[in-house]
Amino acid sequence: MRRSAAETKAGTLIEALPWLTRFHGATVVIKYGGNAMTDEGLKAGFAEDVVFLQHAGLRPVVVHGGGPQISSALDRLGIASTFTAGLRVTTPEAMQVVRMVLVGQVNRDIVGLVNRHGPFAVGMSGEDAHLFTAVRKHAVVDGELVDIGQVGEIIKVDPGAVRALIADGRIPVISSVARGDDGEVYNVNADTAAAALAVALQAQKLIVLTDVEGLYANWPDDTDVIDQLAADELEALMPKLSSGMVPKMEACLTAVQGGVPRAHVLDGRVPHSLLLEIFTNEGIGTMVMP
Ligand SMILES: Nc1ncnc2c1ncn2[C@@H]1O[C@H](COP(=O)(O)OP(=O)(O)O)[C@@H](O)[C@H]1O
Ligand SMILES: CC(=O)N[C@@H](CCC(=O)OP(=O)(O)O)C(=O)O
Repeated sequence: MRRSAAETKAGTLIEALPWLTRFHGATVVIKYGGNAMTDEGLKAGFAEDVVFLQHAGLRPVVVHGGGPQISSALDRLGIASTFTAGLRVTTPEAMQVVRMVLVGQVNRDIVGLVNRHGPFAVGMSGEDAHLFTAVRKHAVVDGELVDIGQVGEIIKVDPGAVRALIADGRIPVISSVARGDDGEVYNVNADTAAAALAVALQAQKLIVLTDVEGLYANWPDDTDVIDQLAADELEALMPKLSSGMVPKMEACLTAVQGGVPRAHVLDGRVPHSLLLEIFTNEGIGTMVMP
C-alpha cells in the first residue's frame, strides 16, 4: 500500500525519536570546512541545522576552517599560497592574513548566520582563554623535517571557556588559530583543531563536513564510499590516502582513539547533511568507530 504524503512526513519525524533520546545532552563537535561554505543557501542551511541540534537538546560546538577563503585573500594581496604535506606554508605575513580571514571574516559570517535564529552563537579564536596552545610544527617530506613557518601543533587544550558557553546555552564557534607559550600565533589545520577539542570535551561525536560524499575506497575513483570502518582498519588505510583527506581521517582517528565514540565525514554540499546523519537510521557519509 502506498503511503500518503502525510504518513511519509510523520514517518520521517518519528524515525528521529530514538536518536533524539540517545543524543539528548550530547556534545557534538562539528568541523565546518571552507570547501563546504561556498554557497549562501548551504551556509544558511548549516546554521539552521546547528540551531536545530541546539533546540533538540544536543550541544553543538562549531570549529571552522576557511582554506579557500584564506587563499583568495592571499591572492588578492599578491602573496603566493603553497602547501607542504597538506599544510599551508605560513610566513609571518601570511599568518596575519590567516588570522584576519578566519577570526575576522569566516567566524563572523557563521556567527551572524546562526544568530539570525536567536542569541546562540559566540565566536572565539582558539587563542582566547588559552583554548588551544600550540608549538611550531614541521612537515615531514621524504623522511626529512621541513620548516613550514607558523604552522602549529596543538599541545594543550583548555576547554573551560567552551564549557562555560555550553552551560550558558550558547553555541561556541571557534577559529583554528592557536597561541604559543613563545608569544607566537599559529595556524592550525581546522580538522586537527576540531579533533583536539572533541577529545578535550569528551564529545559524543566529531562530525567533519567537507565537499565529498565521504571517504572513497579507491580515490580518485568516486563510485565507492566507505560507509563505516573501525579505527584499526582506518590506520591501515592511512598511508594510501592523499591531500586533504589525510588531516581529515587523522582527525577522525585521533578522536576515536581519544575516547570520542563516533567520528563522521559528511558531504557539506548535501542540504541538511547534519540532520540526515544524526536523526535518520541510515546516516550518511563515512563513520569511524573505535
Ligand atoms: N580517499 C579519498 N576520499 C575522498 N576524498 C579524497 C580522498 N583522497 C583525497 N581526497 C580529496 O580530499 C578533498 C577534501 O579535503 P579538503 O579539500 O582539504 O577539504 P576541506 O576544505 O573541507 O577541509 C576532497 O575534495 C578530495 O579531492
Ligand atoms: C596549517 C593549515 O593548513 N591551516 C589551514 C587552516 C584553515 C583550514 O584548515 O581550512 P579548511 O578546513 O577549509 O581546509 C589553512 O591555512 O588553510
